[in-house]
Amino acid sequence: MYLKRLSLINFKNIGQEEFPLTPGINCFVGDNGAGKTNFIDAIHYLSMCKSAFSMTDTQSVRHGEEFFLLEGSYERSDGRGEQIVCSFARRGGKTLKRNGKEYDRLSDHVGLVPVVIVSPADTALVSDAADERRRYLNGCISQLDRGYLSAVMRYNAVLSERNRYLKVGSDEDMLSIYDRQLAEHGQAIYEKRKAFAERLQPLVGEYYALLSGRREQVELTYRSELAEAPFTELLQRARQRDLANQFTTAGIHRDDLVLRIDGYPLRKYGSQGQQKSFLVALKLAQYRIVGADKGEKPILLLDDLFDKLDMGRVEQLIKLVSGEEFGQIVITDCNKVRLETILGRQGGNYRLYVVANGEIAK
Ligand SMILES: Nc1ncnc2c1ncn2[C@@H]1O[C@H](COP(=O)(O)OP(=O)(O)OP(=O)(O)O)[C@@H](O)[C@H]1O
Repeated sequence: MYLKRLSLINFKNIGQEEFPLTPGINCFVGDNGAGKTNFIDAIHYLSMCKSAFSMTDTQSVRHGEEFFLLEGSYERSDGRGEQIVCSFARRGGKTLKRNGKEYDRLSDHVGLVPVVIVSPADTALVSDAADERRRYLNGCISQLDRGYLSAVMRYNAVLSERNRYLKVGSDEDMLSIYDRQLAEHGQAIYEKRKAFAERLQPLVGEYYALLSGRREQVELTYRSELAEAPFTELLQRARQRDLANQFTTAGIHRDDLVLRIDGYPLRKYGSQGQQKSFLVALKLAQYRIVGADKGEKPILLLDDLFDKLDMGRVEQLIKLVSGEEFGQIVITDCNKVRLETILGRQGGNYRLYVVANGEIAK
C-alpha cells in the first residue's frame, strides 16, 4: 500500500498543499521549523487517526483557523484504491472517512493503512518509564489485532474501578469479581504481548547487526509478572498487599520491555547513537511483522534521518530500506546535499520536496 497523493488544509504550519508521492523514496528537505515533520505527521494521522507528536488534535489546527482537513489517496498492492479523509474542527471534533463513508469508531480504521514511524521522539522509549514502552507495544499490536485494543481498554477500566474500590472497601467477594475480570482481559493481553515480543526479539538483533556492522549485540525481552504464575494466582497472592496499599500491585499494567546492549541496560550504557540504532532496529523489526501479518508493506516514515546516527549507519539504513522488503519511504532531513549524496550512492531513485514556511517549492 502506498500514498499516491496527499492534500492538506490548515494542518499545523501548512495552509494548503496538494501533491503526488512516489511508491519509492520521498524526501522532504528544508530548514529547521520549515514544516517537514508536519507532512510526516499528516501521513501518520491518516493511518493512526492521531498525531505522532502532539497530545491533542487542537494543537494540529493551524493557528487562527477553525479546522484541519487531510486527504490521502492510496493504492493497494492489488491495484485497488483507497481514499481516506481525516478532519478535525475545534467545535465539531474529529471524523474519518474511507471512500466517502464515515467510520462509526476511529479504532476501526487503525491497521487499514499500516505505518511505522522512526523519529527523534522515540528516545522516550529508552529514557522514560515503562508505561512508554507499554504504550508502544499497545500501538504495535493494535495495528495487527482489533480485539487487543478493546481488551486493553476493558482491562484499564476494571483496573481503575478496582483501585477505586480498594480505597473504600475490602469485601472479598467484590474483589474476587474484579479479579476474575482483570484476569480474563489481562491474561489475553499477556499472551499477545509475549507472542509479539518473541517475534520482535530475533529481528531486532538482526537489524541492529546490519546497521552497526555487527559491532555490538543487543537484546530485547518482555518482562511480565504473568510469566511467573497465572494472573488469578498473582492477584490472590497480592490481595493483602493491595488492601494495605489501596491499589492493584500486580498485573500487566506493570509489564516492561527490557532493552540491553552487550548484556547491559541500554539506557545507562548505550551511547546516543547506539540507542538510536537500537530504536531504528526495533522499528524495522516492527515493520517486518506488520508487513507480514497485513500482507501490505507499511509506509515507513523516517523523521530527521540523521538524528544521532553517523554517516555509515545512515547509509546502511538507506541501503536496507531501499531493498525489496520495504515499500514506500518518507524521509525528512534539513541537509539537502548530505541526503542527496547518500541517496545518489544507492541508485538515486527518489523524489525530493523542498519545504519552506509550510509550503512545498514548486
Ligand atoms: N498549530 C500550528 N499552527 C501553526 N504553526 C504550527 C502549529 N503547530 C506547529 N507549528 C509550526 O510548525 C513548525 C514546525 O514544523 P516541523 O516540526 O514540521 O519542522 P521541521 O521542518 O521538521 O523542523 P526541524 O528540522 O527543526 O525538525 C514550527 O514553526 C511550528 O511553530
